[in-house]
Amino acid sequence: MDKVVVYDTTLRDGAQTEGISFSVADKLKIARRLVEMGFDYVEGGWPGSNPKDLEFFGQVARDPVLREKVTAFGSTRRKNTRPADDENLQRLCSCGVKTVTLFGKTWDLHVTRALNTTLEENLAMIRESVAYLKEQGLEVIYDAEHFFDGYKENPDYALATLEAAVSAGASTLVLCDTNGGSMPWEVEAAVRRVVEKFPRVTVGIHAHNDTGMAVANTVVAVKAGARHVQGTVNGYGERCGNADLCAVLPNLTFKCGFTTLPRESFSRLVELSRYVSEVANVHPYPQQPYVGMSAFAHKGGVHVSAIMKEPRCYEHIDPSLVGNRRRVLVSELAGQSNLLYKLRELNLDLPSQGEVARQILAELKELERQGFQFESAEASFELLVRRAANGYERPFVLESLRILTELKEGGAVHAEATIKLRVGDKVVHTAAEGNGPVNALDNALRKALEQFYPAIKRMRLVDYKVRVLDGTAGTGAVVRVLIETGDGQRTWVTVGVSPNIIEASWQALADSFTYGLLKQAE
Ligand SMILES: CC(=O)SCCNC(=O)CCNC(=O)[C@H](O)C(C)(C)COP(=O)(O)OP(=O)(O)OC[C@H]1O[C@@H](n2cnc3c(N)ncnc32)[C@H](O)[C@@H]1OP(=O)(O)O
Ligand SMILES: CC(=O)C(=O)O
Repeated sequence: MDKVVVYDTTLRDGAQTEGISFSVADKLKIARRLVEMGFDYVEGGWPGSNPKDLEFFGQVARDPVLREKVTAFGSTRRKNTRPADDENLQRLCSCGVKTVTLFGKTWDLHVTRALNTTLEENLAMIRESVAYLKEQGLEVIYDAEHFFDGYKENPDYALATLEAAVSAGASTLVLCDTNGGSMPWEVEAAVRRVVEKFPRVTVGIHAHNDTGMAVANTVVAVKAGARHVQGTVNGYGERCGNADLCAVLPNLTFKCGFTTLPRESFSRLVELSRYVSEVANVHPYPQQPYVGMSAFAHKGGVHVSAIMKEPRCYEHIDPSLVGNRRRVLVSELAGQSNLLYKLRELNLDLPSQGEVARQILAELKELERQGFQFESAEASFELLVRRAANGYERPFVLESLRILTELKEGGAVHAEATIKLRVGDKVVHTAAEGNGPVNALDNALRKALEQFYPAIKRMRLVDYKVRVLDGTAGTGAVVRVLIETGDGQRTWVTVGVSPNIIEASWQALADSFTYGLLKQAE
C-alpha cells in the first residue's frame, strides 16, 4: 500500500479561521498530540508574522521531538531583494526547525497584480529563496499558491514556477487550490500532468473548501498520483476552511487503501477532533463526517430496525474504526426497534414489544407532538419507560406548589417558593427563597427532599435552556425547558414543556432529581 505523507496545517492555516486564536500553550498542546498520533509534519506557523509564533518556535527548538516534525511557513523573498537581506527568510532559517514550507506565486495575475512585479522576477524569487534555504541545510516543501487557477489561465507559466522550485532543490511540490474554486476533475487532470512532469519529487495537494470540494479534491489528487496531503483538523481554515483531515485520512485509508497515519491512531480520531475543537473553543459540528456526534446516529425506525439486523445496512463503516460510536435516538420517528435498542443500551428489563411497548411509543409520540424532545433528554426518556413498568414507585409526589416573585423598581428580584410534597406516607411542607422563581423552586425542592435523600446535596444544575416552540404566540407561547444536572460523576438531561415556564421548569427539575435518585439507588 502506497504511503501518503500527512501534513497538518491546523496551527497555521487553521489559525486563519475567523474566531480562532491559539495561544502558544494551545499550539504546543495540539502539536504534541498530532506528533504523538503519527502526523508526518505539523506546520507550526509563520515565524516572520508575529511574536507569538516566534515564541512558539523558540519552544519547539528546545523540544527534540517537536523539532523533528514541526515545520515553519513563510513566503519567497520580497521582490528586488537578496535572500540574505530578507527578514522573513532569515526568521525561517533561524527558528530552529529542520523543514520549511515556502509559498510562492504561480498565477500570473497574482504576480502582476498582487506582487506588482514581472513574471521573470517571480521565477527568480522562487528559485533564489528555495536555493538559499537549501544552502542553510533545510528541507524545503514548496507550496504553489493558486496553482490550479494559474494552470488554467497560463499553464506554461504555472509549470515554469514549479520548475524553478524543483531546480533549486524543493523536495515536495504542493499544488494549492488557494481560492477553493476548482472542481475535482480539474484537480485530477492538473495533478496527473504535474506528477508526470516532475517524477523525482513528491507532489502534494492543499485544498480550500470554498465550493465544498476540499475533501473530494484532496482524494482525487491522491488518486492522480499526489503522495502528500495538507489539511486541518475539523477543516478549520480561512473563509470556508481547508480540507478536513478527519475525513481525508479515513477516506484515503479505509476507502482507497493508502497508508496514512498508523492504524492505531484512527481509533483516536474522534478524540483528536473534540480535543482540537475544545482548545480552539469552537463547538463541535455534529454532522461532521466520520467524527461528528451524529455521524452514526440513527433516528428513523426503519433504519434502526435494519441496523439491529445488520449494521452495514445504514453505516458505511464500523464507527469504532475512527473511535466513534453508534447512537440510537428516540423521538416521534421511532419504531419498536428504537425502543428495544434503547432498553438494551440502558440495561432495562422491560418489555420492548407488545402492548406495553406500543403504549410507551404512543405516549412518546404524543409528548413529542406537544413539544417534548427526548433525543436530547435521555434521562426523561428513561423515566417515561420506567413509569410504564409494573412496580415503579416515584421517590416523591407533588401535592402543591406556589411561587411569589417580587420585582421593585431599581431593586433586586426576590422570589419565594412554597412546596408541599408526599414522600412515601409522609407529607412535607417547606419554603425557600431564591434570586428568581426557578432558583427558589430548586431550593425549596432540595430543602424538602434532603432529609429523605441526602444524595441530593451532590446534584448540581449544569445547564438550563429555554426554547420558545411557537414564536407567533408571543408571551403565551409553549416553551421547552432542558435541564442538565450533574453529581460529580455523570451528567444527565431532562425536559419539560408547557405554556407556563414555571411548570415546564418544574417538570424538568422533578425529572432531574428523580433520575439522579434512581441512579444513586442503583
Ligand atoms: C495563501 C495563504 O494562506 S498565504 C498565508 C497568509 N497568511 C498570512 O498572511 C498571515 C501572516 N501574515 C502577516 O503576519 C503579514 O501579512 C506579514 C508579516 C507576512 C507581512 O506584513 P506586511 O509587511 O505588513 O505586508 P502586508 O501583509 O500588508 O502585505 C503582504 C506583502 O507580502 C507580499 N507577498 C505576498 N506573497 C508573497 C510571496 N509569495 N513572496 C513575496 N512576497 C509576497 C505582498 O506583495 C505584500 O507586499 P507589498 O506590501 O510590497 O505589496
Ligand atoms: C499556501 C496556502 O495556504 C494556500 O495557497 O492556500
